[in-house]
Amino acid sequence: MKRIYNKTLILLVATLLVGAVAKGVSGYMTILTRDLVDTSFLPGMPGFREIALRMVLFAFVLFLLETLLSFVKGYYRKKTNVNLKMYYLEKIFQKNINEFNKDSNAKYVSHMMSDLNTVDLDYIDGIFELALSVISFVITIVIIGGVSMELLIIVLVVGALVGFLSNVLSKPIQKLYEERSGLYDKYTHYLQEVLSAFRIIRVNSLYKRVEKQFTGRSENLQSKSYEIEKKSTYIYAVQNFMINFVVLFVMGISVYYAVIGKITFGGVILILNNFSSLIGPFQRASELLPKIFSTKALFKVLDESLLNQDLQEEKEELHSFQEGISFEGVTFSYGENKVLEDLTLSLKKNGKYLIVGPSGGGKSTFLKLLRKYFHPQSGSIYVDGKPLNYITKESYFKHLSNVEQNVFMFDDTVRNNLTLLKDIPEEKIQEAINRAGLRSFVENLPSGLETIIEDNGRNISGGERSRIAIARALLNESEILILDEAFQSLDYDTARAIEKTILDLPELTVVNVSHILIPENKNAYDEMLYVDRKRIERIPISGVS
Ligand SMILES: Nc1ncnc2c1ncn2[C@@H]1O[C@H](COP(=O)(O)OP(=O)(O)OP(=O)(O)O)[C@@H](O)[C@H]1O
Repeated sequence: MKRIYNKTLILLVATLLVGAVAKGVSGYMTILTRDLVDTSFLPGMPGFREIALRMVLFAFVLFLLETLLSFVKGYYRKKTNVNLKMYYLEKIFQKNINEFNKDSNAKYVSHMMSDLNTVDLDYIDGIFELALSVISFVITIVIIGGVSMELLIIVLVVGALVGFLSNVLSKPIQKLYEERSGLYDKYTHYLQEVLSAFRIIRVNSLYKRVEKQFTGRSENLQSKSYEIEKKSTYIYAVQNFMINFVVLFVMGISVYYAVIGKITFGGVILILNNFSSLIGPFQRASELLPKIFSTKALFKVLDESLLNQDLQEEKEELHSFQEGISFEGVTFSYGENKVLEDLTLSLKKNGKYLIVGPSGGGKSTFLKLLRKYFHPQSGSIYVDGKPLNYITKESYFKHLSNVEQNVFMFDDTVRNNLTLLKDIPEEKIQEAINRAGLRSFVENLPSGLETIIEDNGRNISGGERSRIAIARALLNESEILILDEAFQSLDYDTARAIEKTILDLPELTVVNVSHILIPENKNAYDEMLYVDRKRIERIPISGVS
C-alpha cells in the first residue's frame, strides 16, 4: 500500500516548498525584529520606519503563505487519503470470494476506518510535519549561525539534549497508545457483532449478558485512556519544566554574550525567538519518528488482509459457453472434513439439473465449486473442455447467474435492484417481472418500480426478495443459472409457476439445489442428482414422487 502513498509525492514536495517559503519569511521577520530593536538603541533610530513598514508587509505575506499552506496541505492529505482508500477498496474486490467470506466484514471496516485513519495521522501527516520541522530547523540554524556560531553550537547541544530526554520520557506513552489502538480494534469488532445480533439478543433476552461483556470491554478501553491521560499530564509537566529551564539558560547565555559585546541585544531577541524552532524539531522528531515507523506494521497488516492465498494463475478467457461443464474425479475437503470424493458428472449446455440430498450432504459445496469459489483438492472441473482453474473469474462469472439463499438488496429503487444499474430495455424488465411472478407485487408498490427498497430489503418479504433475485438473474441473460434453495420462501403455487418458467427457457442451463420437489415440474428436469457427502447418485426422475 505504501507505494500508493508515493503517487502524491509531487504534491508533498509542492506543499513543503510552500511551507519552506513560509518558514523562511517567518525567520526573516525575526531578523527584522532584531534590526528594529538594535536601531531603537541608536541615536535617531536610523531606518526604524523602513524596518517597521517591511515588518508589516512581511506579516501580511506570511499570513497569505500560511493560508496557502493550510490549503495545499489539506489538499495533499485529502488526495493521499482518497488514493489509499480507493486502492484498499479496489483490492478488497479483487479478493477471492471464499477468502473474503472467511473473515468478518468488521475486519475490513476496521481497516478502512480506524487503521487508515491512523495512517493518515501518523504517516501522511507525520511525514509532512517531520519534513517541515527539518526545513524549519535548517532555516533556524542559518539564522542563529548568522548571529553567533558559538551560541549556535551551545543552543544545538542543549536542544538535542532536551529532544532526547523528551523522547525517553514519552516512550511509555507511545506503548500505551499502541495498546489502546489494539483495544479499539477489538471494541469496534465487538460492537459490530453485538449490533448485528440485535434481534437474537432482544428475542432471547440476552441483554444482561451483553451488558456485562460490554461494560468489561468499555472499562478496559476507558482505563487505558485514563492511564494515558495521567501519564501524559505528568510527562508534559516535566517536559515543560525542562523547556522553561533551558529557555532561561539560553536567555542568560545570550544576555551574557550581549553584555560582553559579542552580539547585540536585538540578537538576544532573535535567538530567543528562534530557539523554539530549534528544539521543536528535536521534540517533533522524537514524537513523530516512532509513529511513522510503527505504521510499517500497520501497512503490513493492511497488505496481508488483501492477499489472496490462492494464487492460481488464470490465463484463459471464456468467451462463450458452448458444450457443458464436467467434474472429473473431484475431491474437496474443508480441512479434515472431506465433503466430496472422486465426484464425476457432466452438466450439458441447456440441461436442467435438480440437486437434492440431506442437510450437510455437500450440495452448497458442490455449487461453490461450480461457482469457482473454491478449487478441488484433486480432480478437475472443465468448462467446454477447458480446466476451470485456468479460466479467469471475470470471464467465467459473465456466463453465470446466481440466486443464493441470502439475497442482498441495495438501498435503491426496485428497478435498480432488478437491473443492477445495467441499461436494460423496458420490455425486457417487464418480461422478467412476469416470469419471476412479481407482477402484482410491482403493481401494488406506491411508486411502482421507482419505490425504494430500504435497508437490505427490510420493507419487502422473504418471498418478494427471492423473486427479485430470480428476476435479476433472468435479466442478466447469462447461459447458466444456479439456484440455491431459491424457492424455499415462496408458496407452493408461486414456486411451481416460477420454476416452470425457468425450466421452459430452452437456452438456459439450470442447476437447482432444492429441498422442495414440485411433482408437476419434475419431468422438465433432465437429471436429478442426489448428493450425500462422498456419494453422488443419479436418481431416475420417473421414480420420484
Ligand atoms: N466454509 C466452510 N468451512 C468448513 N466447513 C464447511 C464450510 N461450509 C460447509 N462446511 C461443512 O461441509 C459439509 C457440507 O456442507 P454444505 O453446506 O455443502 O451442505 P448442504 O448439503 O448444502 O447443506 P444444507 O442443505 O443444510 O444447506 C458440512 O459438514 C458443513 O459443516
